[in-house]
Amino acid sequence: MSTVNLIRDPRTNRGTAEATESRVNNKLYGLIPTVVESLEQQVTRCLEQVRSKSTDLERYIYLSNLRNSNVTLFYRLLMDNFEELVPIVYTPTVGEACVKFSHIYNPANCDGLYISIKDKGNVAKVLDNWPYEAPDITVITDGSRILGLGDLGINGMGIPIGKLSLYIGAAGINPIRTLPITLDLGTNTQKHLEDPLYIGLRQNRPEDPEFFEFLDEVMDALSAKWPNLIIQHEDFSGVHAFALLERQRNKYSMFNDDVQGTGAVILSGLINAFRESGVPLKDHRILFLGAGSAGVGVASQIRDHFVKAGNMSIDEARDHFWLVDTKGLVTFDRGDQLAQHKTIFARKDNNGQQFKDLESTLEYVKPTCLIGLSTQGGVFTPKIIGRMAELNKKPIIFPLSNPLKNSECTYEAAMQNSECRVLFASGTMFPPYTDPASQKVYYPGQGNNMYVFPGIGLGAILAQASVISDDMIYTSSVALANTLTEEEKSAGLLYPRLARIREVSTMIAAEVMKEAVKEGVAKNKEVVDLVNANDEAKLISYIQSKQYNPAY
Ligand SMILES: NC(=O)C1=CN([C@@H]2O[C@H](COP(=O)(O)OP(=O)(O)OC[C@H]3O[C@@H](n4cnc5c(N)ncnc54)[C@H](OP(=O)(O)O)[C@@H]3O)[C@@H](O)[C@H]2O)C=CC1
Ligand SMILES: CC(=O)C(=O)O
Ligand SMILES: [Mg+2]
Repeated sequence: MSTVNLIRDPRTNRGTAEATESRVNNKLYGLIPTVVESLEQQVTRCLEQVRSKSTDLERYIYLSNLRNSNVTLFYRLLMDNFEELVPIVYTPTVGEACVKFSHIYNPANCDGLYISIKDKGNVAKVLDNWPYEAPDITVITDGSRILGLGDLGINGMGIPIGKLSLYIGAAGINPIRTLPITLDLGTNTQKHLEDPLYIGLRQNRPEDPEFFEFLDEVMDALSAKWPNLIIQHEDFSGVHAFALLERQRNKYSMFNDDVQGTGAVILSGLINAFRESGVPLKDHRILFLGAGSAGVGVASQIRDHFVKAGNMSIDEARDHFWLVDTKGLVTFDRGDQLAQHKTIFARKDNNGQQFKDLESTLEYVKPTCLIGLSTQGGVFTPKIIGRMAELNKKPIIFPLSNPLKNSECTYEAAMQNSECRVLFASGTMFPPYTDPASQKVYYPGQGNNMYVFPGIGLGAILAQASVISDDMIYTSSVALANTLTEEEKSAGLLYPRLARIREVSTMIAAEVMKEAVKEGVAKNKEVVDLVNANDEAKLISYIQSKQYNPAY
């Protein structure tokens, strides 16, 4: 085979950093400009090129192509400029990239696996085509609920790629051992079916029995081929997300990021917000707009915290939650057939009263905390925010829907309508707010599962966890809350600064590993011994020794 593949393969390509001797020995001499550059020089040039683009989508396309031509350079660039580039490779820009994925798709790139429903019965053979090392982790979607953008079909592939970029950048998982997968089951979105450039199957999604059979085959094939693989489900439609979790969580090493990762990250921010609010746990009243996979996932995680940290029974804990969906407050007697996951928090103490919208429910509940996971941009109106500020000294308002245009309110609106008293986190980062009266600058929190899933995945990989238990997820949440430094607390932050994400993910991974060992689900004997030795510093250095650092 020609050695030119050394520069064609993104995993080995060093481009202008290839040493002269190696150029001569590998017949690359003359194929690269004369200069021999360092990785840092290459990063400087690429950063200049990224910044010179006029739109974020162009930046996304540029970075995608860079990742597909030189993995080391892409990850060095990302890690050295994490805060600047995360909004490009992840939310909000990844949302726009998914919507337009078929149009911006570079047919020369080979970014992951596409497994179609037409491969039913032959999924194992498709997996055999994956040409690289055994992956440690896969992020898998069927594109049916991408962020708050609906059913995008195969265009959802931007999400597994984006999430895995964060696994690599934030937690230090080796890029060669990651696998993005999109299951192409068709789409029910007519616009994509009619789009001449759409790159997926032009058919509607199958009925549930076929869907579940296919998903079982995919999961069986993945774990048969790669027994230690950690599997993250992402952006499946709400009902399927819960059903798959229920069906598969005790059989495979898997978790659902939207249900469990989001639950963990929001609980973590709330642990800090509850402390800042000065209101004791037992007096919190939490109102959700959105009762889907994320809403119910987050409510369940907070409920479990009330049980563990607030000494409540599960029924007492559940009484602290009210969920609103498109039909209003979720109650048992409102007259519709509730999806299984909604029954967990459906109210029965409403004395026959029904509340059709957020405003009337807010008056009924008088919450201390308002959480948006509804996909509906702007529904936390100035009036709603103002009312939260009348009811609470420090109202907690988390508009968590993604991408930015779906956020239930902006940081600016939350600050302006609460006399800057709001405790705030959003799913996609907003800019800081300067109070015109005092000129004081305030910083918003970002309540996004990207703070926890890299650490959960890393911990599960290193422990070789056979399953990912509820307490491994819970522990990631408490660990994240505990990473806040005194400086961050005094700056009013609810989440650590993004610049510390590697350190934070390492600390989360350590706690996840300890929990896996405690529960007897860690298959890695070395990790079991290490955890049992009870030496925190050694455990942290072990994790660090396994982390990927992009260098030639
Ligand atoms: N910040 C983060 O880390 C995360 C954010 N998210 C975001 O959360 C959002 C929801 O995700 P997910 O729960 O998985 O989606 P689902 O589709 O499962 O749920 C959406 C929920 O919102 C409700 N809803 C929709 N429109 C309205 C409306 N006008 N009024 C009241 N309720 C409404 C739906 O009601 P009904 O059930 O009646 O249809 C449903 O209960 C997305 O935007 C996603 O990006 C998700 C995961 C992580
Ligand atoms: C962040 C995320 O997972 C979502 O919005 O779906
Ligand atoms: Mg998601």
